[in-house]
Amino acid sequence: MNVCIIGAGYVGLTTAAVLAKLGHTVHCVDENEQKIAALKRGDVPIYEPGLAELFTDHQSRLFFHHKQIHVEADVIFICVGTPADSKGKPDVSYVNRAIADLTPHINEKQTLVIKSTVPIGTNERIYNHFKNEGKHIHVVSNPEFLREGSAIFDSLYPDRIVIGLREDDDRSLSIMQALYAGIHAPYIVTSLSGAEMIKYAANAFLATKISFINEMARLCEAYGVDVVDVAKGIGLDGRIGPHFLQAGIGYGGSCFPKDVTALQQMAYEQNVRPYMLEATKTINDTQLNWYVQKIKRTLGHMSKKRIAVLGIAFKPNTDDIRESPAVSLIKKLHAHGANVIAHDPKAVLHNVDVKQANTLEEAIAQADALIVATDWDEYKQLNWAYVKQMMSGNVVIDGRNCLPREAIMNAGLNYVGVGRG
Ligand SMILES: NC(=O)C1=CN([C@@H]2O[C@H](COP(=O)(O)OP(=O)(O)OC[C@H]3O[C@@H](n4cnc5c(N)ncnc54)[C@H](O)[C@@H]3O)[C@@H](O)[C@H]2O)C=CC1
Ligand SMILES: O=C(O)[C@H]1O[C@H](OP(=O)(O)OP(=O)(O)OC[C@H]2O[C@@H](n3ccc(=O)[nH]c3=O)[C@H](O)[C@@H]2O)[C@H](O)[C@@H](O)[C@@H]1O
Repeated sequence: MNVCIIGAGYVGLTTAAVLAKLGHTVHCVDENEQKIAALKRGDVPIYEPGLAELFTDHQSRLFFHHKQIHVEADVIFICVGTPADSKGKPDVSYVNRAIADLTPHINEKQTLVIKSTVPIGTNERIYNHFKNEGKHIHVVSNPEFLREGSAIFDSLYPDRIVIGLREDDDRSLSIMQALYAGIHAPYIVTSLSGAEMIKYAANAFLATKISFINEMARLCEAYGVDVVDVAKGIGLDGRIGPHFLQAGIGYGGSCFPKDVTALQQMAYEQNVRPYMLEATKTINDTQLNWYVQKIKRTLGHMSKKRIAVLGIAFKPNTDDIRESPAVSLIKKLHAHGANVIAHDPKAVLHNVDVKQANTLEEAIAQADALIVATDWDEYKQLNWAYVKQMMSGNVVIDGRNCLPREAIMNAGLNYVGVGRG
């Protein structure tokens, strides 16, 4: 099929690469001229494992356009951002602009797929917008569940494909099944609003699991219990499951924080008090400060102490720093007078008056304390005896409960985790 993707960000580019791999011809459109120029040169503007390779392998089927809509497409995807506005509500202005740009060009043979995470009711509103323009457009809600850092894998092997349709729209389901032929996953077919709700509920539930274990970490700390044992002990129960029970300095990224808040705002609008979402957000909003207090207690004072913060990205295997807890931690330590030196294998620190080391050795050398803020594999695999030799101090703070505690202690270093007794 001939596909047009509007919005060449993390989701748009991953979708483009995967659809090209499946044999479709894909035209990516973005309003960011520099991004399109880079893509045309063969440069992929984000770091996502495997993405650049797919772009190279399937370049004959991938095309890039600045603004211009590819009118010939069978299927048009909207993958533009939906960030939070100043009140925490989803800002749908990018979606609205994309729809406005499309309005004169789109025809009734085409299928319009909304992949961006949009507030409940948006897909129906988009359908009605076209109807008011005299066009009965096939609008499909097809929310995305990929994780940054494993986006290609998640898109090729998804747990499910959610398709939201209008009641009378049988045609669009077969189009979507033909588009995704080659990807084996159960289909959940529901209403347009049902699909929108599934997306928010999934993110809210995952965020809630993280806040739950972070609250347990605080309790474990108080009782001298190891939260890693607790996570294992409850996670083996099939009804609970082992995933998303890693305590740490809180969840970040471009989606959990904004989507939990967005769902909360939608609940208030419907006069439904979202007790659970409020708690999830409150725990996350206070987790970093709780942990900084612990760091202060461990180090005594921070003034002029050289602290190596390993990790800038909001999670490993990405260069994305949107809502990154690691960046918030760096800012807080800096504000406490610490002499912070940050490191990340891919992400770059912006607008913070803190040095970023080019190498891990440069970050660790002479550090009074080392804090792991993002669980990159290369931090987990450090040679701790060598780390001990390079550091001035002997404190290793594991803000993600991802490091080998025994090996660190055997190297003569003090290990401080999150809720580890
Ligand atoms: N990043 C992620 O891991 C996931 C994101 N989502 C959702 O997918 C959507 C996109 O997210 P990301 O890819 O992270 O966003 P992003 O910020 O990386 O990319 C959005 C792109 O859209 C472009 N754009 C904005 N308005 C445009 C317009 N009117 N015409 C053409 N281009 C336009 C921007 O220039 C940008 O390149 C959001 O709704 C997000 O909540 C869903 C699942 C995963
Ligand atoms: O809507 C989205 O954008 C996406 O949001 C998340 O994906 P992502 O934000 O890329 O990354 P996650 O792996 O979910 O991690 C999010 C945050 O939670 C933190 N986290 C995750 C797991 C855990 O056990 N503990 C924990 O603190 C991570 O460090 C990170 O800061 C969801 O996992 C995806 O399914 C969804 O599509």
